[in-house]
This record gives sequence, C-alpha cells and structure tokens, in this order.
Amino acid sequence: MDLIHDVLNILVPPIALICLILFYPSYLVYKFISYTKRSLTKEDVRGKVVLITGASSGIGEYIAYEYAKRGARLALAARREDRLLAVADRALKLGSLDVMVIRSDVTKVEDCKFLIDKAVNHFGQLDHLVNNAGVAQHALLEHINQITDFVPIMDTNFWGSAYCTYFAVPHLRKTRGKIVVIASTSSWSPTPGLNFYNASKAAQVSLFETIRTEFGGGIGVTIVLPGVIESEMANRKMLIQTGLDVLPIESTGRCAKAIVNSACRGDMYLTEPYWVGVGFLLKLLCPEVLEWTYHLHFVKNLWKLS
Ligand SMILES: NC(=O)c1ccc[n+]([C@@H]2O[C@H](COP(=O)([O-])OP(=O)(O)OC[C@H]3O[C@@H](n4cnc5c(N)ncnc54)[C@H](O)[C@@H]3O)[C@@H](O)[C@H]2O)c1
Repeated sequence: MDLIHDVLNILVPPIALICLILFYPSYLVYKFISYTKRSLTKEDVRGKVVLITGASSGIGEYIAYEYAKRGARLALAARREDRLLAVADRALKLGSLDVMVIRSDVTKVEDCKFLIDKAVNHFGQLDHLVNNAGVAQHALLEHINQITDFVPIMDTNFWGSAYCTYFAVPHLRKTRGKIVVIASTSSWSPTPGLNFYNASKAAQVSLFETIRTEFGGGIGVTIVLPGVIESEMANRKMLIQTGLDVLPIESTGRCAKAIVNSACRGDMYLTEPYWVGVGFLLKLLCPEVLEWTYHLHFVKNLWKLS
C-alpha cells in the first residue's frame, strides 16, 4: 500500500502537467481575451482615494508616485513622519490632487483602525488599500539567539496587512474598491536565512487568496509577488552578504509602475519581474533540485556571516 501511495505521489505532478499542457491552450485563449478586456477598461484612478502603508521608502514610496502621476488622492502611512512628508511633497508635484500623511505602526491594531478612519474621515471614501509595509531579517535558524526577535516579522507582514484590511473592507465594499498586497516570491521560495520572512509572506498570500474567494469579485484583490527589488530592505550590502546578489535586481520605479498598472487592470496576481515565476515550476516539478541549489548557494554565505 505504501509503495502504491509513494508511486502515485511521484506520478501525480507529471500527469497533472500533461493534463495542463493538453488543456492549457484553451485556458490561454480565455486569459488573453480577459487580459485584453481588462487592459482596455483599465480603471482611471484620477480623484480616487488610495491608502498606502509603508510609503516612507522603497516600493511603497514609488507606488505613491505612480498613483500621484495618475491624479489619485493619497493617504500615506508609515512610522517615519519626516520621510512621509518628503514623499507627500513629491507626490503633490507629480500630480496628486491631495495627499495626507498618517504616522502609524501597522503592528498595532489601534493604529490600523486609526489610519483607516482618519483617511476615510478626510477624503470621505476609500478606493484602493495597498498593504505594503514589511520587514525582513536574515539568519539561519541555528544562529538565532532569541526566537522572539522574529515575532515582529509576522506582526508587520502578516498581521499588519490583516488589521488594515479588516478595518478597510466596509469602506471598500461601498466603492467596489481594491486591495493590493505586496507579498513576495518568498511565499513559495525556501530561501535559507529568510525563514520567518518567507513564512510570513506565505501566510499573507494564503489569507488574501482566501478572502478574495470570500469576496467573489465584490472587492478586487491583486497579490503582488516581487523578486528582488532595489530598496532599503534589499540594499546592496544585504544582497551581497546573503548571496541574493546573484539574482538580477529590478528598479523600484519599474516595479511600482507594473504594480499600479496591474491593480488598475484588476489582475489576480502579478509576478514582478515575470520570469521569477519559473522558479515556482521548478519547485512543483523537482523540489529537490531547487532545495539543493539553494542550500549549496545560500547556506555557505550565511555561515560566513555567523
Ligand atoms: N525589496 C524587495 O526585494 C522585495 C521583494 C519582495 C517583496 N518585498 C516587499 O515589499 C514591501 C516593501 O518593502 P521594500 O522592499 O520597499 O522595503 P523598505 O524597507 O524600503 O520599505 C518598507 C516600508 O515599510 C515600513 N514599515 C516597516 N515596518 C512598519 C510598521 N511596523 N508600521 C508601518 N510601516 C512599517 C517602512 O518604514 C518602509 O516604509 C515589503 O512588504 C516587502 O516584504 C520586497
């Protein structure tokens, strides 16, 4: 019985792949028609209200500029108010009709309620919520001194986006609005050293896929899976130390433009840049190859760091 079970376990993924290859052409036609339709009827966000968490730097900052260029009204949230004010200033120059800044920490449930209420009280509505705030830390499990040091990763990446979404949903229902989640390819990629970060992103993706199913189209949910994007989090020094510098690094501006286009089209997922999705196929079809390669490349770098 065990043998049959094991053989089936090995055979099911390639059989599923063969079925996929057979039926995929018709699915591709459907995807092409639906993509063209969504591109032609892309949402015009001029005058619409967009709330972005973690807007003081990196991807969140550039997402703010992209919405600003399209004339959206912005609520920018993060902990560093001085940085937010500088972003707000530039967003106004780029064409935003109104920008407000809300100092808040997304790990605190009361801050998340406050920032949604404040934005809605000021603008009278909410059209897009961009859950972008995030933190990362690198260490092999065996190098961690205090396991509790890693609690803020889950609190920020998972709970922060869950809290903001919970308080935003009643307002997004009224406008048939959208939620944009800046997750990561880390949600499926077992990059050593990013253990708790990867887990927080996997939890985030699972939560938003589930609530998207619950909404059934009433509120759009675009899940963004970026690869390596230049930012404070993915700075050059960190990338070299951890070995992630072997991957091509995408510019923040280009990534933000793709994200806002994707949100306005109403895509379910965006993998940015698109080719990083190939790794997912590798994980599905031959996970040993992916894990061996990752172990050989990344773990030696992280031992050097210890
Ligand atoms: N840069 C990458 O390679 C990459 C790849 C995949 C996913 N991401 C994701 O993109 C998002 C943005 O990251 P980034 O790369 O621009 O890094 P970043 O460090 O430049 O930006 C993170 C932002 O989140 C804010 N933030 C952190 N903790 C917060 C808290 N408790 N409350 C409020 N704001 C908080 C920071 O102040 C900052 O504005 C994150 O969710 C990250 O996980 C980044």
